[in-house]
Amino acid sequence: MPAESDGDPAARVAAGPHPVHNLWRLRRYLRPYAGQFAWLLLTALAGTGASIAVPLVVQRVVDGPVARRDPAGLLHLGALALLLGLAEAVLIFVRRWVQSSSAVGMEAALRADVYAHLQRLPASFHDRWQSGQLLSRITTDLSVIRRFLSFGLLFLVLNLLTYAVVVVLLIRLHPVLGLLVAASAVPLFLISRQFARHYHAASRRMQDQQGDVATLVEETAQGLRTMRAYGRGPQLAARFGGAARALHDTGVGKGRLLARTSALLDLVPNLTLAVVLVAGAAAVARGVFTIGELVAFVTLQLMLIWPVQSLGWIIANGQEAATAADRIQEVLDTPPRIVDAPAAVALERPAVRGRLRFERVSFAYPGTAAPVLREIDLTVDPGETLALVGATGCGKSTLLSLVPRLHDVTGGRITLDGHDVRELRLDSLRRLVGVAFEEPTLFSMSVRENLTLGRPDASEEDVAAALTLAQADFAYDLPWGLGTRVGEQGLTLSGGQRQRLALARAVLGRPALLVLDDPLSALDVQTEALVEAALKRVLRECTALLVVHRPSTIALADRVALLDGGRIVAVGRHSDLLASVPAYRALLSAEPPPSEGGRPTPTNGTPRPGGSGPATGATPDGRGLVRS
Ligand SMILES: Nc1ncnc2c1ncn2[C@@H]1O[C@H](COP(=O)(O)OP(=O)(O)OP(=O)(O)O)[C@@H](O)[C@H]1O
Repeated sequence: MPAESDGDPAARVAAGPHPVHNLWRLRRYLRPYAGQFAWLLLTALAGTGASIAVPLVVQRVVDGPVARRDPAGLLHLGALALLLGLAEAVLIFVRRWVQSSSAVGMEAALRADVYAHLQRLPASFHDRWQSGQLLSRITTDLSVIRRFLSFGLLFLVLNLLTYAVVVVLLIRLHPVLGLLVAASAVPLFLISRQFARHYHAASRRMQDQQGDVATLVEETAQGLRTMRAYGRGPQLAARFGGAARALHDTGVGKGRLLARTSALLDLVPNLTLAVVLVAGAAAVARGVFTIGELVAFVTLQLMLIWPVQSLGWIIANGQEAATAADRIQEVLDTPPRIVDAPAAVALERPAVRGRLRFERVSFAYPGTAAPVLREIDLTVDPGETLALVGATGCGKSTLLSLVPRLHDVTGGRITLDGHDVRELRLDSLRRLVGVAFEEPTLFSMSVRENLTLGRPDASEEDVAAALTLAQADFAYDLPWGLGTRVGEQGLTLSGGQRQRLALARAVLGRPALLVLDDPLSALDVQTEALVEAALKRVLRECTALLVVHRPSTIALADRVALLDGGRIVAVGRHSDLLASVPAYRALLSAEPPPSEGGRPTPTNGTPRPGGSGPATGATPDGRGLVRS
């Protein structure tokens, strides 16, 4: 079970103590628009008041000028009805005008906050959440909330008020029939409550399924080439079809539930109306009710049809908004675990020497029992380049990711010039550490923007120097030079080109510490030699930790550390390790792995059994027995 602190999407956190609890928590986003919402309510109430007044004017017309055949009186009351109609139209216009700006503003503020929060959440959160689920939250869910706050909530308040005012007027016109209409609220309430309960569950299911579908679409778009190459189109289409069908079925189920409820909600006021017509006509016949009063009563009662009919839609909208708020809060409630410590300090580049130490560092991914790294002791001296080698999946990339605090160590500490990296300000740490990952991600922006991602203040000269260093001058020859947009994930560039741009990004601004995950893996032999030569120059000026797979790249390093079973089992010069550590030799050549006796064991300073020669194991200070 994944760690709760990572906001596990699979757990799909239940709503708060009440279904609308999370929706209520979003009220602070309405605060800046309190004035506008007050106007909204005021104009809506005034508009409703004007429309309620019309039947009362009609009553006066029927019982007055019409009964007395008085054209002058008819003119006055007609003009009044016209004025009321005009006022209602103006008020509706004002309400819609105010409504659009406030709701859209609130949605934009909430979206900005969710996005900013996503940026602060640790890598472990993003490892676990499907991007489609995040996408659907930040688009569909926010729109649902906006629709409810701008329409649903307003009409709910308005309709309830209209219902109450009209019922009071009806009771005043005819107490018995008025109370009958009031009593019809009971079945309406029961139907609505039942509907809300079922609709909430269906909404949650549908919104999650929308996220699943978005994830599948995104995965397919990203992996289109692989999918085609393996001829997996039909299988993926079937998988997508299954998810889309589930979404369709839930949608149909929701639609049917709404249809059933709407029919019931429609039935109640119409039945009441039938009773009122019969009983009202009888009362007029008995002379206890005037025709004008009956017309006014029926017209007022007809005004209740729409509020009742729309109740189903409003409840559905409210439930969807409550579900959307639950899903948004699942993200917002996940604490950003990697943040600045209260007394975090910033280090300036010129003052940093670049001594990197791993002191008994252990790390386990959230929700996993076995640690990937165990008690790592390793020191990289200022200006030194240390290559990290080890079998695939042994934890090299994980170790690297701990340096810029993409993950935090779960045991021990990492220091830079003696400062625990957790006590450094994150922005300072990430300016000091240049990073290039195995998968060189480029964003849908210009080459220049991609390069200056972490250093927006970099000058043209800095950019040019970084490009030359990374042998990435080809960027100037792109159709619009550095202004060329490199498409989603830089798909328009080759793997080697992307890797060189990622390398240029890492070395831009000459960081104190370079952390490179197999930086030359996608390069052809010739380019590799050029980049290697350039890298050599960069590496002279900073401390570097490189994950290396190919023996040729190891030449860049002063020392090499061998990672095995989550521990550093040997540290030393390449030639010495090659001579004395069979596991190292086996790893770099196609040699079969060493036998049990020759297998390096965790050392913690103890020379590895079977090892001979100088470079046989990491000393407690992690510096190895051999120094160049
Ligand atoms: N986000 C994650 N959550 C859980 N386990 C993970 C995660 N990322 C990596 N692992 C596991 O941690 C171990 C080390 O992975 P890592 O990517 O650090 O290995 P590596 O040595 O860099 O591999 P390679 O040489 O293939 O790049 C692997 O067993 C991997 O399955």
